[in-house]
Amino acid sequence: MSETVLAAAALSKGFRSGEDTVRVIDRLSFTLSAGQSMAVIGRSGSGKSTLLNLLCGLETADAGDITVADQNFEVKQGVASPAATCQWALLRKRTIGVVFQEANLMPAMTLLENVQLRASLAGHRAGGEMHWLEQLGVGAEAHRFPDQVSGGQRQRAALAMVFAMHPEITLADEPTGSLDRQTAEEVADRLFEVQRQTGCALVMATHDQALASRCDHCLDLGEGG
Ligand SMILES: Nc1ncnc2c1ncn2[C@@H]1O[C@H](COP(=O)(O)OP(=O)(O)OP(=O)(O)O)[C@@H](O)[C@H]1O
Repeated sequence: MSETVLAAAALSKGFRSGEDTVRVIDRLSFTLSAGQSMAVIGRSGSGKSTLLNLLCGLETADAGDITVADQNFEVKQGVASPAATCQWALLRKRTIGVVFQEANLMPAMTLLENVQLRASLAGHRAGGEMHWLEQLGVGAEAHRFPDQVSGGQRQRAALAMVFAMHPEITLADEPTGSLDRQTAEEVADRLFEVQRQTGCALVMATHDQALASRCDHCLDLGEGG
């Protein structure tokens, strides 16, 4: 059996809304093996982004536990200990690559410099960054700044940044959400190809059923709340 790289058990998260707390994630459990992909689908507001934020420690759950690689995070009363906060930061640096809805590139750096920065923050020596831009189909734009390329090209560069850090897990929030159908398919093709090559696990929040159906697993948050 493949090794589990990401798991959640009885994970719950709510947000205050006036007097009440609206529970967005309700006792959710899943496991994901190395190299597998999982789509997170559900209505707008069902908690897809919240779940991704929990899985990389940017939000703290109210209850439940999360296992990333070999590290277990048990949550009690929605409070992360200073040690857990530190562990999460290290995981985001080296183990979990995160691609948000808006491609998170530094505007004053070229696409190549952005990839180089991400790789060096993860502790990799300079050298292979062009490879990742080429793999994602934006090698020709390597020396351009983010505002000199299209949204689809920025999204590919953001994925190249993540793969250049050699993550065990990639979390992508609507990686093709802002793209036209043809560009979305091209970016998705590249994404799955590189994910297969690298063997990293992929969790992707998406509204796109066609994209979700290409993943090994599908987690449906339904109506949410
Ligand atoms: N920091 C926050 N404080 C209060 N409520 C929040 C916060 N973050 C998210 N929510 C609420 O939690 C619910 C889930 O939001 P989330 O962004 O996770 O949904 P989503 O499924 O990703 O939506 P979309 O598909 O529109 O991106 C929403 O009702 C949202 O308003």
